[in-house]
Amino acid sequence: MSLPPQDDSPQPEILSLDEFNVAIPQDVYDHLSKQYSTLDDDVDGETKHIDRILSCMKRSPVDTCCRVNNIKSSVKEVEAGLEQYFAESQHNNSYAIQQHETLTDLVTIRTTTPTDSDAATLYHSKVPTKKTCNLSNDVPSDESDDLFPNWQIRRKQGWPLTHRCVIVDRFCAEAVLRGADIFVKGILCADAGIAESEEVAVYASLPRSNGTKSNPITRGMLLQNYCDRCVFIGIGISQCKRADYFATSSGTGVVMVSTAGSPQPPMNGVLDGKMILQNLPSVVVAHALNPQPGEVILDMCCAPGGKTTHLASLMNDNGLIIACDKSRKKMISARDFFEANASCIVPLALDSTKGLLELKSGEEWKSPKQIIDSASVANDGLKDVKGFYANSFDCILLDPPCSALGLRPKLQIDTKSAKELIKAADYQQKFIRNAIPLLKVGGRMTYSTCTINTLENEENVKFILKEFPCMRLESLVHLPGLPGLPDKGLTEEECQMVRRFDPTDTTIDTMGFFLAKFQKKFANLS
Ligand SMILES: C[S@@+](CC[C@H](N)C(=O)[O-])C[C@H]1O[C@@H](n2cnc3c(N)ncnc32)[C@H](O)[C@@H]1O
Repeated sequence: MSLPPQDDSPQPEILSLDEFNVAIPQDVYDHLSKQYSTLDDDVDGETKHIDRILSCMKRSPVDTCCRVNNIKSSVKEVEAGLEQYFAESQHNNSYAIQQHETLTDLVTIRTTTPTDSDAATLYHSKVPTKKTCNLSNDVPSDESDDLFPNWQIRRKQGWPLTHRCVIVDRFCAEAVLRGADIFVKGILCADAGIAESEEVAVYASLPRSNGTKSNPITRGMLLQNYCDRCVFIGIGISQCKRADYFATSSGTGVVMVSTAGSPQPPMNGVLDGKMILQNLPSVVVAHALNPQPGEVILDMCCAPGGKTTHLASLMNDNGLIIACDKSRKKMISARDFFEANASCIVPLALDSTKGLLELKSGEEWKSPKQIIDSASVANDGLKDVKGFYANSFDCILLDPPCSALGLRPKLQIDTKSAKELIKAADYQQKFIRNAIPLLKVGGRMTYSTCTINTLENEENVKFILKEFPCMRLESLVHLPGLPGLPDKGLTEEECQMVRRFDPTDTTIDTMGFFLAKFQKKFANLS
């Protein structure tokens, strides 16, 4: 039996999702706060727009979005498949399944019985916090006495007496908030004695809010030794006994029955091939590019490949899509995903900041198809291609790496400093400089990011229009989304043409995202 902690020993900080605020470095906060100051206004007691964005970040958007693969299925078939899946599933929730009004290949699922999140919130409200517990009067029931002989210590720390607890890492927790169950490799520590089929309370482990370092977490350690910050994310049923969580690295450890935040249906592997889970703004991108059958398209940063397969679906799998990513490993798994969904996609491991080939004197210009057809094949099966010549593509989809500050749910911000936000925008300009020469005259290009940092969004659109007079902005006003932010270098008219998605938007509850579309009007770049 472990000794009770001394009074000055570090104590865990245990929070509900409502109480929890996503931690953000001060200079990143100041940088974003300034960018969004034109939207500051008193809404629900919060005056700063950035604070409203941060409070939305920790929750999933309310709808789960399924984009139908027209090559293998239809909206009707997917809707029927989803109805059947939910009718047969063990989960007690009901769901509203609906085709999106504008994005006709998108089907949304909304949980209509918010019992899950209610149950999770109610549960947490019954867990005594250190502030509310009164050790002398607060005697546990016989049942919890059996569960926890050392219940005073446990209660003092703020852990529940009704359930044994499991603590998962932040990535696992974010997946759980999106509807996933818990794989054993996401479990960091747990109470002693958890049995198979036992109901457990699940918490996400996060760094302490005051930045102090606590004891390092060793996987498999006992809950009583945990002293970081943790957030309650739901209730689940353990699929094995405690020891098995840490004895293997694969398999499901806990199946969730109620999750804090917006309840999401578990969708792993559902209607594979017929539909693909994507966030709503990601679905808008391919619609904005509007690829036509027979066109030659370059997706410069494609992995894991959701937007690439959407392009193939909109083209009825007819044409050529060259899908690149710098990461070979990602491309190998993207290739399998592409093969399962379409046949017009050629996967390449390529650095897209360097993919523009110079035509040397006496050398003959080759089309992308000629380059692909004559390329050798590496041992891993990917074609060996260094790049393409200028004026090669009808369309380019540019979805470069970004600061990802729009992803939801997000329990932790990985951006360490405002400098990183500036660097991200500079790196994106390298992709832009390579992309524009590759586009044919008359060709279209979309530029998108999943961040709320305006340097990577409106200000990079301004960069394109200023540095490349051959590029004209095309209006996306017919598609869902908000206009661009004012005072970020775009005219009022240009703001109306781009699409910005804001996590605080009450009409479209979705991730932070940005999208612009251009057409190349003449060959001369400057
Ligand atoms: C935002 S993600 C792309 C998501 C993808 N478009 C989709 O919808 O599934 C950015 C990708 O850029 C890739 N990347 C980073 N640097 C790159 C480079 N120099 N060339 C090509 N890809 C790069 C990353 O590996 C990452 O997969």
